[in-house]
Amino acid sequence: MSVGRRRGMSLETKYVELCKGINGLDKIVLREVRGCSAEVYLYGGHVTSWKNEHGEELLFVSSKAIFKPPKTIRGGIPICFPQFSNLGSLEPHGFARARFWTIDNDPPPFPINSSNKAFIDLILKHSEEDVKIWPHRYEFRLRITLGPGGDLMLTSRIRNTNTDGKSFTFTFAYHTYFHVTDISEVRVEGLETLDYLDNLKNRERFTEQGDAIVFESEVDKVYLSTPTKIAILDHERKRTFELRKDGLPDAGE
Ligand SMILES: O=P(O)(O)OC[C@H]1O[C@@H](O)[C@H](O)[C@@H](O)[C@@H]1O
Repeated sequence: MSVGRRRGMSLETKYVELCKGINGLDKIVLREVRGCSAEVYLYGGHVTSWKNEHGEELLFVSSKAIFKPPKTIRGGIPICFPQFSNLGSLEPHGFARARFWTIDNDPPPFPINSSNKAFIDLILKHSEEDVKIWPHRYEFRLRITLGPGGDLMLTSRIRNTNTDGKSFTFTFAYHTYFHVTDISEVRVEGLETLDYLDNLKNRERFTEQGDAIVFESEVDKVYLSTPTKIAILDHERKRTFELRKDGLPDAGE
């Protein structure tokens, strides 16, 4: 499970380590040579920490987060599947974030990127209990990669394993909580002029006017058909998150 390698004169880096986290829950720590890291709980397939090379935390996890199944972890990157929000009859954001994922030791091949050494493959499969509330069989493979430069990449591959060949539909999201210092000093670029659904107004549809998004009061919106690149600028921290995506149409604030 753990991989240690020597690179030139640098100290040995354990790129992938399986250990125990809060309340004895299984946790995987990903590390890269320059000092950045990420932590993933098998419970929920949930990324709970992502640190840059200075050891600064880039994700928010509530101090009140309870790492006690079946409670979901509040913060980090919850995986919402097979339902986002309350867009269906399941519990909000679906059940995947409240299930124990396992390590996938034999994932189907990915395009080779030999510079990535800090990654873990997880899998979640239907359980007969879950089939009673969502009548489909599936394999959800999640690869979490910490790139050599500290980028965090999540790749999801969902396969229908229904034996009768029946198709299914689902909604899905990475419900990422970014760590920012002062929300009134934060600006989001890339969503201006887009249509959004306002959760504070019964999901009514509006169009964003002109400028980058700023936060002066509570905001709870889903932006539709977002571009592949969005930037979150934290002026106080002088830090910018660059979000890139492929294959997910919408984004939430
Ligand atoms: O279940 P969690 O992680 O607390 O997330 C809840 C939030 O999920 C968001 O998708 C909703 O738009 C918010 O209204 C809600 O507060």
